[in-house]
Amino acid sequence: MFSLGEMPKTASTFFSAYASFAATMMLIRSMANDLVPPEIRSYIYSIFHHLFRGSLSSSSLTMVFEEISGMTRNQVFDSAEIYLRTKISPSTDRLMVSKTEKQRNFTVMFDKGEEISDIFEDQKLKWRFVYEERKDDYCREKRYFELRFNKKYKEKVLGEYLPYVMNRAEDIRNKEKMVKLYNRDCPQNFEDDYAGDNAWGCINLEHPATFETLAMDPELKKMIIDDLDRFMRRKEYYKKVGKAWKRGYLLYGPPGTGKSSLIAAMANYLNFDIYDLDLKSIYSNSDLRRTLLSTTNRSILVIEDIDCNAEVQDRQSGDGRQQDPDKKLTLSGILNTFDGLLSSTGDERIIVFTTNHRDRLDPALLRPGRMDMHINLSYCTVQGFRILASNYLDIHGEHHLLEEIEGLIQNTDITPAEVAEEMMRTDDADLALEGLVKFLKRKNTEAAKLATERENQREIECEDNVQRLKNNDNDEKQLEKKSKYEKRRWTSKK
Ligand SMILES: Nc1ncnc2c1ncn2[C@@H]1O[C@H](COP(=O)(O)OP(=O)(O)OP(=O)(O)O)[C@@H](O)[C@H]1O
Ligand SMILES: [Mg+2]
Repeated sequence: MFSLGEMPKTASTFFSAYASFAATMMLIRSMANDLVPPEIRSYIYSIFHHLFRGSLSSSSLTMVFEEISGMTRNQVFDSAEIYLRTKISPSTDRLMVSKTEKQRNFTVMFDKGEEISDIFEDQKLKWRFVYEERKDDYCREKRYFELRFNKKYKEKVLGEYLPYVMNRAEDIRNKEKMVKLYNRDCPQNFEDDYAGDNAWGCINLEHPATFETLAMDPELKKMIIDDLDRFMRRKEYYKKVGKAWKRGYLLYGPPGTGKSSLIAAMANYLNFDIYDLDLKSIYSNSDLRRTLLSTTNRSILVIEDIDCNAEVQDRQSGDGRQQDPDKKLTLSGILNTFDGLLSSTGDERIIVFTTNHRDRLDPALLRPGRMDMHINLSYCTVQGFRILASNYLDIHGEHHLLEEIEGLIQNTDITPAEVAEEMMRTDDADLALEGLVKFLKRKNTEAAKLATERENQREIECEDNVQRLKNNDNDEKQLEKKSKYEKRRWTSKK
């Protein structure tokens, strides 16, 4: 046996050292199996293991990444665990497989003791996953990774390789992540960080909408996707020009035209969580500030039906009530808070406002530069209908009713939601399309009837006005007559 400092110089010393190491290990194992308790056995084994390995390859350095560092999880351990999943090779003998309720896919991990090789810029590195059972009261297990490599690459490993591992893990995490929908009405999820009074509850976003399934003008769809892609690419650009890395979208259009579906499609596309903020649950700008502070990066903050919140409507046309400015929730307050918050803490943030009535909004929101993109979700178009027909009925451009339907759709205000509902009524595509034709015709007739009624109403109102003017005229003449009569009486009395 030799100590850590005494390194064997020749091949014969090396082989004799290795032979004595192997023999000692075998001896310990065979003798100790029955006599020594397992904890002590594993302790002795690890001492010998380190002693001999250290002496045989002193040119290598081993870094250890324990699962828990102090009181918190060690980010390097977590990242290594994810990153090393991509290194599973056909030579791997044992794998651990798990899946929690919230995970979309299986987690596949190396079993304890398995060694994994990696190459980074021509340098070989070896990872080993170690799992030690403990019998003390505080911690029942200790899990860590060992990373072994040539000593001279220590700086490179710390400065380049480990950051690379962490970035790769972050990418994988984002790809695998289940998109979450946060809402202040949801019961709080205690697995997430506690965020005080403003804690958001969350559920997994099960909304299936994607850009493929969205029925909207293909050019507009492409424009939105390109805009999102550009936004995601521009981290450095935003930093350079000193702007918060965020993007704002205003979605407007009648109910059922796909505003909420578009938000879900954006979240699914970017793998961003959604924070659905109901303004009615916020009482002041300071309340809003606290709530926004508890949202995370890589998320979409959604404020639906912005026009329905009294304070957020046109501030010029208010009822004159005097309010404490800090207590009043204003649109500019929302935008300023969001911008201010992001310039200090936020990254990769999207804010989306939706409204059914763009004309009712505060001009402050519509001013250029406030929201980056205004997106009009309109009634169903022919192209939109084709996408729905393909999604819902598997019809791809060939059906005897398509021409008739497309003609009707061009002249009818029908929402994609209404079209979708008709298509879902039956599994039989022919019946569904026949139903849609009837529905479109009925809508057309109703619209025509409504137009006639409105026209009649307008005529009646016109006639009423004419009559009122005539009556006013008569009233004035009567008054004039009366005053003349009074005047005459007065002069004759005199
Ligand atoms: N453009 C669309 N493409 C595909 N499906 C759509 C579209 N618009 C609506 N739908 C269907 O109609 C349902 C309701 O649409 P959605 O909730 O997105 O409308 P909305 O514009 O947000 O309405 P509201 O103004 O009432 O909030 C969706 O779940 C979806 O099934
Ligand atoms: Mg909606």
